[in-house]
Amino acid sequence: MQISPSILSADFANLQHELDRIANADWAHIDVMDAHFVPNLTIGLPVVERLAQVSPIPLDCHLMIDDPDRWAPQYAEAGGSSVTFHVEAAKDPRAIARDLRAAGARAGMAIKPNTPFEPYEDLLDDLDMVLVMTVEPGFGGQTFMADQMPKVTQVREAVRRRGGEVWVQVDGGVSAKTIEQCAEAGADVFVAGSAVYGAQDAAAAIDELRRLVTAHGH
Ligand SMILES: O=C(CO)[C@@H](O)[C@H](O)COP(=O)(O)O
Repeated sequence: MQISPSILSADFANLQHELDRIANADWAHIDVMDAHFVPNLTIGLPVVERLAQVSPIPLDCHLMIDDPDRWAPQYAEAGGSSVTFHVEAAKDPRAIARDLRAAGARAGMAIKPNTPFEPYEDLLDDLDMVLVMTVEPGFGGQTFMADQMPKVTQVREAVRRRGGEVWVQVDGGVSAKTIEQCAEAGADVFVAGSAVYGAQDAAAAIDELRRLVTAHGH
């Protein structure tokens, strides 16, 4: 299991310091938003490139942007060790996934709460991770959507059937209250923004999330 704190809840004036606060996490989840695919605007390539140089842990870039066919491989080249695009915005998701791997990144595909997984199951062969959104993408601090748990299980079962090594990530409203049900449903990578950065001690919050999952044998 892996923890990936979302910097959307971090202090954007002190990002290097904010990355150092989560050095005991597995990944730093970088929310890239373009004010088109989602109604919010965050950071782009030049900032990601610099964060990759100073981060103590690898970057897990979540692209909430239009035209990932054009942009996603550039986030891999900028230093994203994992790059996740939204299938709703993609023209050719398989080509994006292959381009990401060719650029040296893990290839992730995200699905919004109202997007079904079945039509995309065949893409698993070219993917390293599926991100099941547990809020509508765009903002931190939203309420966890427990009704997405069957989709998490559906993805996990499809991965098992195919015998692959694809990770299943959840993002949105993940906290000490909700992380166990995510693990129970089959998630193994947990994004948490406000639950980590909203805590006085971010490293302790990460340890607690990890403990909750491992204590239950996941
Ligand atoms: O991608 C997103 C929101 O679009 C997430 O990464 C959030 O930033 C998670 O924040 P919390 O719900 O954990 O506060």
